[in-house]
Amino acid sequence: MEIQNIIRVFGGRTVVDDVSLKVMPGQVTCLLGPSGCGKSTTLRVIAGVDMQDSGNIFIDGNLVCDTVFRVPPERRSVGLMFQDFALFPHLSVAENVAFGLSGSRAEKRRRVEQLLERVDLLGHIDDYPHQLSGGEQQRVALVRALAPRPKIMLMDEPFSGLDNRLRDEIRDDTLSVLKEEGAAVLLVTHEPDEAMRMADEIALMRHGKIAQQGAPYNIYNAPVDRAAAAFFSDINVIRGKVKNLLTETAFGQFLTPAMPDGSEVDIIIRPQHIRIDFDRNGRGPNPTPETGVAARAVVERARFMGSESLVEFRMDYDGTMLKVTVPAVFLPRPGTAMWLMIRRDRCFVFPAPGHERAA
Ligand SMILES: Nc1ncnc2c1ncn2[C@@H]1O[C@H](COP(=O)(O)OP(=O)(O)OP(=O)(O)O)[C@@H](O)[C@H]1O
Repeated sequence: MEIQNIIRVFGGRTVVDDVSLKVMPGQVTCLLGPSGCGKSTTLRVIAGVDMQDSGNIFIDGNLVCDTVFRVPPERRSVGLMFQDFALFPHLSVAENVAFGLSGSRAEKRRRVEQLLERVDLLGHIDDYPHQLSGGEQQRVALVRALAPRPKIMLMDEPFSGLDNRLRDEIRDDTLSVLKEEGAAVLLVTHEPDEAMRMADEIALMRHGKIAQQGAPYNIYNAPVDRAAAAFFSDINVIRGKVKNLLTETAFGQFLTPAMPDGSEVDIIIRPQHIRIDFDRNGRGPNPTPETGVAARAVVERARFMGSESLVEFRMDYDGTMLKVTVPAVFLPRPGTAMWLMIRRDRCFVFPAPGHERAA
């Protein structure tokens, strides 16, 4: 499935702003972004329940919609699964799953049984939706959408109505069924964890535009800007001023060659990429090429979070705060002096807000 330069305007406001995207068979692409950024609208346009103001949509190499020509939703070979999955209450599970199927009775029955068996619901084949739990209804909705073997599956926050533990299980199950069926999947979510868990490819959306697209690993490890970095985890921001192509910080100098003298830069580091060392009578560890210079800081607060500890430090250098996570129980007393080192290969350097043009 490919969409090219999709634009959708509501009442003078451009909600989807020149979005292009490709989703390949057998791949899950997550459209990830904060509430209101235009994800659902993009999905609705692809499904054909809404129409773009400009741009083209292709499925399997064929144009299904531009601003003149339009294939109706039911002929786009698209399966839909939305948060309010709305099974037909007056139809049995078997009838729900068979709803969009064509072919002989026996063929339909075979497909229905095969899918229900795949999601462990064959025993509920003659039940009605109200007799099923939320998770079971969700699985019926999934196989109902997949039954006619759509080329594209469009899923809008399909797991958000489920409680946490059930959600993880259903996500994993759904993912393996989707992979077996081989459809191209576009899944909308506002949860970074869900995207990291499900996606082969993430398209990060913001203010109607795709801010960045790539494999989860790349998006996480090479964010395009500060907001993209901050979307996936807490971040620390170390601000500095460029002088002679270098920026001086508590952790030593950083090369910032793309930035003009006098402009401000933000050096971003995630809390798990800061190392902690002990104070040795006022001295810290020696500098290394990997971490640069260590900087002294004082513990302000320490909390155990379950799988890790979060320690907040106040830097001697300039009084700013840094957050550090440690994958263990580590609860130093407030006021304890320690030394911090940052993994330089995990730092991202961006122009500070207001200094973007200078870069
Ligand atoms: N039919 C419509 N008429 C007018 N405005 C609309 C319409 N549909 C959506 N919008 C507006 O477009 C913006 C984007 O909505 P959309 O549902 O695409 O966002 P989203 O990223 O999916 O958010 P969420 O995760 O909250 O669903 C919102 O501000 C919404 O109010």
